[in-house]
Parts: sequence; structure tokens; C-alpha cells
Amino acid sequence: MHSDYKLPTVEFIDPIIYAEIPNIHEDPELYSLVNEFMIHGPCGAENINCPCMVDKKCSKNFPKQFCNHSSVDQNGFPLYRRRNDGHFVEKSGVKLDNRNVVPYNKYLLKRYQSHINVEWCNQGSSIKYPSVVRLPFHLPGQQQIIYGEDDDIDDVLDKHSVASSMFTAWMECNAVNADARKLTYVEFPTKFVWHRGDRIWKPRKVKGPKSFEEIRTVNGEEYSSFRDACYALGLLDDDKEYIDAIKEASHSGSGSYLQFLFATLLMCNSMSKPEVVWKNTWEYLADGILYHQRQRFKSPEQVLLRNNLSLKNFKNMPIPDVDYVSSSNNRLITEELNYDITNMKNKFDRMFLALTNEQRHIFEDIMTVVKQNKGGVFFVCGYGGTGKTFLWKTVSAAIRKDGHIVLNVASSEIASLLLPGGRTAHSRFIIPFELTEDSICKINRSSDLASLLRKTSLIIWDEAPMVHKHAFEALDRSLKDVFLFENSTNSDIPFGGKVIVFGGDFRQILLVIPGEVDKTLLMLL
Ligand SMILES: Nc1ncnc2c1ncn2[C@@H]1O[C@H](COP(=O)(O)OP(=O)(O)OP(=O)(O)O)[C@@H](O)[C@H]1O
Repeated sequence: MHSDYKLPTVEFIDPIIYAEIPNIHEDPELYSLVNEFMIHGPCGAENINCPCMVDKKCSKNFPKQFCNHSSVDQNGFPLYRRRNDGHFVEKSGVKLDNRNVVPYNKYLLKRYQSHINVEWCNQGSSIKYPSVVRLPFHLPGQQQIIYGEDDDIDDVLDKHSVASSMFTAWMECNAVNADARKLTYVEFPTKFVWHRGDRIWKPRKVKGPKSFEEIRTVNGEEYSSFRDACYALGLLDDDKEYIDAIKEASHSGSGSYLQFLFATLLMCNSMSKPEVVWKNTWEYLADGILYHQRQRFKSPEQVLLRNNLSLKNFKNMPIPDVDYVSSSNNRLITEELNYDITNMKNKFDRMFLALTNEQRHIFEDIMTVVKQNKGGVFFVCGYGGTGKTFLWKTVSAAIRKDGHIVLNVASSEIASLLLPGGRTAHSRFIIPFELTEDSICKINRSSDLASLLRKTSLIIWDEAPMVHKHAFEALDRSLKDVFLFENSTNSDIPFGGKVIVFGGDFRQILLVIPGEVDKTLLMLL
């Protein structure tokens, strides 16, 4: 602090810092604030349970001594004026006088109306708080380094701080100093001093590890990760709360709710050891899985097949998806088959009846081609609000009610939300974002996605005009490649022989390439 701003002598104290109860008649507001916020106690014999009491004595040394003038003691601590003027306040039935006033500043107290202890602090020895050393720690090779924006990279790499940190230097010190090893990292600064220039710890004058491997070793066992070592040391929560939470939720929640809960905990990285939580709760989480499997497998069909019969032999019985057993490990297929058939049927009946003549014609054209399963490409164009999305929903319900797969995609995330089970075309078919005329989708012939596409009866792509033609070409090329495997002629049929319906409205599409002329835009379509 600049000397002009220092208050070097005790004469400066009295106008600024007060440690007396003000006269209630002269300044009633201040009197009431001091009474409310700045009186210590009662403590001592009158209140042995006061938080300040340590070994039956007030740790803050209240009540202080009366004194007529402010002064500074031999240790540099100020002694504020506390006259024996007969003023007192009453707290919990105990009379407290100037000896129990916490030093305050009139202006600050009135301004902020809260407990603000003001002290005259004119020399280092007056500061009562110990110094604090910040101890960094980090993973191997991940110590923090500080450098300026314009620093030369070679100069930065030459810095001492790149090669060593307080943490690595602590281990190096442990390696050579038996006394150092007696101290934990937190205790280290009590006996050793960090020398910033040399970047070493010198004895202030202790137990610790000599390497990262040793940190990972607990009770003689070296753990493969620091996290496992922390868990063995009991530093991490043991996940009991999550196990209890899942067990408790099982009283009111279904198996699928618990699975959702477990997945959420996994996604939030909340559990220290998910596998331990799983081991303790899998029976609750598995509740209902068997039921769904049975539903899915249509076990009656299994029994009938074993007896040379099938549900087909029984009129009006729903026919199970015979490929399900082989595809049940394919999450993508399972997801697309996970529709309630009865709901779908009701939905379809309702929507089909509501179709307009125009919608019905399109519906029938599409469904005829889907049933032929020989491929086909449609483009349904209509003004906004003419019922395209309604049509997609009806077609989807018609296919899903029979246990078949329809993939609903849209060019934009928002449009995909309107479709039942909708996704963006880019995410569904892994279409590259940087498109060229040679782009292909990243679909491996033996991947789950390729299996899903093989089982798919229809693809609906809404708001198709919103994307560049290269996206359709990439999908066309990729589907031809995937289905070439089944039939070589598929490579000659658009989209490898899949039925695909594009929908949209060119009138709703804005120019997307700023400054391009109409001719260029037409090339994109
Ligand atoms: N045949 C129908 N019977 C009853 N309601 C219908 C029918 N066709 C469409 N609708 C309703 O009309 C509204 C607009 O239809 P929809 O959203 O399908 O139009 P859209 O062509 O997809 O519009 P946009 O191009 O703006 O996305 C919706 O509320 C929809 O439910």
C-alpha cells in the first residue's frame, strides 16, 4: 500500500474503528445495529455451550479489558478504546458491556447492516491467518504450464515448469529423503518449503510415494487406474446410495423404468463402479425382460413349429417375425420392431379411414410397390399443410402393424421429430457432412445398420428438397453396395432395390447458397 494511504498511528483508529456501545439517544439506529450484530456472547460461565468456547475459555478472548485509549500491544495487535461508561445491552438475560463489543465501523455497519468485524492492520504480525500453500496434483504428463500468447514454443518447452511440477517434485523428494516419505502431500508444506526458482522441495524440515505406480498401489496391490486405487482407499463413494435408490425404485417402478434409471446414472457418470451397482441390482433391472422376449418370440409359434404346425394354419392369428431370433442381438432392428402391434393396428384403422382421396391414392400406390418388394422411388410434393406428414404416419402404421420395418427420416432435426420414430437422414444413414459427387455413407455390409436396411420394407425421407442431391446419391451408391451382396442386379436398381418415398415442398425451400444464381441452384436438385 502506498504510504499516503497508510494510517500509521493509533490516533487514526478512533475516528474509524469503534468498540463501544453507542448512546441509544444519540444514535438509536447505530445502537440497535450494534446490539443486533456486533455483540459477542454471552459466553464463558454464563453460556458454556457458546461455539467460541474451547477448553472452558472463550477462544476469541472475550470479554476484553476496559481501556480509556486505543493503543497497540507489544505483538502489534491493536487494543481499542472500551471505556467503562455504564452502557450495556442485554442478551439472553445477561448484561454485556463495552468489553463484549466486536470492533466495527459506523458507516459500514449502517450501510450493510450485518456483522462486519473491522480491525486496524498496520503490520504483518497483526495478520492472524496462516499462509496457505496450494498443492496441485495431476495425471502423468498433464501438469499445468503457463505461457503467453506470443511465447515461442521452444522457449515454452524449455521452461522448468514443463519438466516438473510441485507434485512430481514431491515424489522426487520422497525418493531420496526418508523423512519426506513420512508425510502425506497435504502435510508436506509443514516440514518442506517449495523453492520456485529451483523447482524443488527443501526441508523445512517427512511418508509418501516415489512414483505414480506407488500412488496406484494400495495395501500391496497395484491397481490399473487411479480411480480403482481411490476406490480401494475408500476415497470414493461406494455407490451404496445408487444400489439403495434402484432397490427402492423397484417397489414402485417397472423393469423398464429401472433400466432407464440405470442408463441415466451411467450417462451422468454418477457411479464410481457401475459394474458393482449392476451386480447388486441386475435382478431388479431384468424384471420384465423375459416378458418382452416372450412377447417378441411369440412362443406359441415356437411350440407349433416343433409340432410341424404354424400360426399361419390358424385364420386371423398374427404371424410372428420369424427372423427375430437371429436378429434379436441387433439393437437397431429390435428398436424398429419395438412397436405395440395392437396400438399400431388401431392407429392405422383410424387414420386410413380419414385419408382424403388424394392421400388414399398415394397410399395405395406406395403400399402396392412395398408388397411387391422389387424397389421403387416416389416423390410426394404438396403445399404446406396438405397432409404429407399425416400420410407418412398412416403408411408407417400400415407397415408396423404387420411387424415390418419402415425407416422414417427427415432432412432436418425438427422435421424428424414430427415423424413416428423419426431420425435425421444424416444420422440414420451415416451420410457424410462434407458431401462431394463421389461421397458414400459409412455403412459396412456386415454391420447392424446393413442388417437393418436389409429388413427394411420402406424408407420415408421427409423434407427431401432441403438437402443437396449429393446426399441422395451417396445413399443410392451405398444401398447398391450393401444389397449387391444379395443379388448382383440390385446394383442396377435405384437405392439397391429398396422402396423409398421422398416428400417435401420446393416452395418451402429458401435459397441456401448466398449469391448463387438460379442456374446453379437448379443443378443441385
Ligand atoms: N386426412 C386427414 N384427416 C385429418 N386430418 C388431416 C388429414 N390430413 C392432414 N390432416 C391434418 O392437417 C394438418 C396438416 O397436415 P400435415 O402436417 O400432415 O401437413 P404437411 O403437408 O406435412 O405440412 P408441412 O409441409 O407444413 O409439414 C395436421 O394437423 C394433420 O393432422
